[in-house]
Amino acid sequence: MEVKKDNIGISKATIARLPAYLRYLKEKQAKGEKKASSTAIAEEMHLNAVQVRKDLALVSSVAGKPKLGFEITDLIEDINRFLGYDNTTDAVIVGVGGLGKALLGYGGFRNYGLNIVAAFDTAPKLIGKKISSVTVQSADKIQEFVRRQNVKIGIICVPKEFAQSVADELVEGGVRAIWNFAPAHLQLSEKIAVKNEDMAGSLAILSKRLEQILYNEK
Ligand SMILES: NC(=O)c1ccc[n+]([C@@H]2O[C@H](COP(=O)([O-])OP(=O)(O)OC[C@H]3O[C@@H](n4cnc5c(N)ncnc54)[C@H](O)[C@@H]3O)[C@@H](O)[C@H]2O)c1
Repeated sequence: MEVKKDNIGISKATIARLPAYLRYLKEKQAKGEKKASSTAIAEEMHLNAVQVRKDLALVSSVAGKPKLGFEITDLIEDINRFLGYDNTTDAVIVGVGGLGKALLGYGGFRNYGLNIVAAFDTAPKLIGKKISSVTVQSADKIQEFVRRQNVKIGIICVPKEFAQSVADELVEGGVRAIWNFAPAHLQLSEKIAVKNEDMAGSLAILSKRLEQILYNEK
């Protein structure tokens, strides 16, 4: 069977599961383990074995052996390469309030190939302040900075009414992917990749499930 190494035919659900496989494999590697089978991965991660086998076959450069499974080191390398983590991408963050500060403070993004190189805000009290090793710059420098540094990812953490103008500014400077945390629908060209994050949506699903569980217990 031909192994697919590009994104064609790979579902968003598979891509979304890959970081979890990576975390699992790195934990096993840290414990000195050398091999992992899709059955064991499925069992320990509480996933469907067929799904795990299919996911790994899509990204792995070598076929896993039925019982022995995959070499952990090879599989980690394949997933890293597939997700582009072996090629760290610079990003800027716009809006350094509660959420922006939290994202800046999370060192783990580096392990996922994201390197936050600059932060911007309009609040005079924040400009010039160092937050998690990044100095906050004035928002009127966004375009010039991303163009000069060739930054391709922008993270939006501003109030929703400013999200569109910030997105336009980023795109004008050459940004091609936007990770948008503001609850705003951004109008952008199809050539710009946008991922909207919505914790309120996840919370709504959680509370609906809770309601159903409690209802069924009555
Ligand atoms: N996706 C989610 O699940 C989720 C969760 C929490 C917050 N949010 C959203 O994230 C955004 C930020 O939330 P927060 O709690 O950090 O808000 P906040 O008010 O604490 O911070 C917003 C920051 O943006 C700055 N800002 C305002 N206009 C700007 C502009 N034009 N350019 C640059 N900076 C600007 C402000 O000075 C402030 O520092 C909001 O839109 C909020 O609704 C989303």
